[in-house]
Amino acid sequence: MTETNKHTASTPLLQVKDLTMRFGGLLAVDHVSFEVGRNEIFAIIGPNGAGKTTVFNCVGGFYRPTSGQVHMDGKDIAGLPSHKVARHGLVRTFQNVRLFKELTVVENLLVAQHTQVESNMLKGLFKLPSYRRAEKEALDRAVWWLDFMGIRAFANREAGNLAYGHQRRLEIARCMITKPRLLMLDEPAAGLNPQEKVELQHLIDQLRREFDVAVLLIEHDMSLVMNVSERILVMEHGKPIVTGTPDAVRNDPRVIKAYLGEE
Ligand SMILES: Nc1ncnc2c1ncn2[C@@H]1O[C@H](COP(=O)(O)OP(=O)(O)OP(=O)(O)O)[C@@H](O)[C@H]1O
Repeated sequence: MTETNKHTASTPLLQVKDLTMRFGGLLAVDHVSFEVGRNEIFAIIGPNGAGKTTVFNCVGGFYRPTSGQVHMDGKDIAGLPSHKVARHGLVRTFQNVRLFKELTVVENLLVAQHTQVESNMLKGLFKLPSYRRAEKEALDRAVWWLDFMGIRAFANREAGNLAYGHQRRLEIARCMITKPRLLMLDEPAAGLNPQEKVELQHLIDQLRREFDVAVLLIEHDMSLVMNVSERILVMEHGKPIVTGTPDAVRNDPRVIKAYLGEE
């Protein structure tokens, strides 16, 4: 990892401050604060039930936080619905892959661009040149991403019939095709074989290098997290216990006790 990859601009891309989420009597997230720099790979780890997914859901617009601030590029996005959050350049994958399984692989990438392609009804109805051009560009982009992900051969297959590892790659392509500035990956290595995990690690690093995207990652696979992340936030029982580099986190007694000590 080169120095130029690290925190290049002074304002963080994502700022989360005192984020708190309560479900009835349960404090699932308790005053969590962290920042993700532009082009940084940042991971959140912690034992089951630590509150990682709830943080993701609050940041990504799936839950309205009980309190706290979420700023993307200086703009307050706390409580905005996910489609509005996406307009700020923040998109996510899910713990259990969520694709349109009955649509083809390429159709999944066309749907993802729907909000960006000129979708004016009349232009579409009369197939005006600008509409056709936008459609063609969307298809070219979809094919480009299928090539990039090594799944072009399956373009016309139903997404639900793809091998699991390929579904994961398609889900990431579906995010990337919207040109995000922050890609949130929720347990991307879950269900992958060892070879696919190594490929995923290279993919995450490549996305960051080539597309100027920051990555916020939740992952249980320690090898992946330690190899790919620049900084890691460790949570336990809804609380942040330490934030630091992989080496600092690996050697922190609180982390060993809370998390690594479990293994
Ligand atoms: N919608 C909800 N309603 C009520 N409780 C919830 C809800 N979502 C999460 N919780 C609770 O909040 C706590 C944190 O859950 P969360 O899923 O965020 O943890 P996690 O760190 O992502 O766990 P895992 O690693 O198992 O995915 C848990 O006790 C969970 O049962």
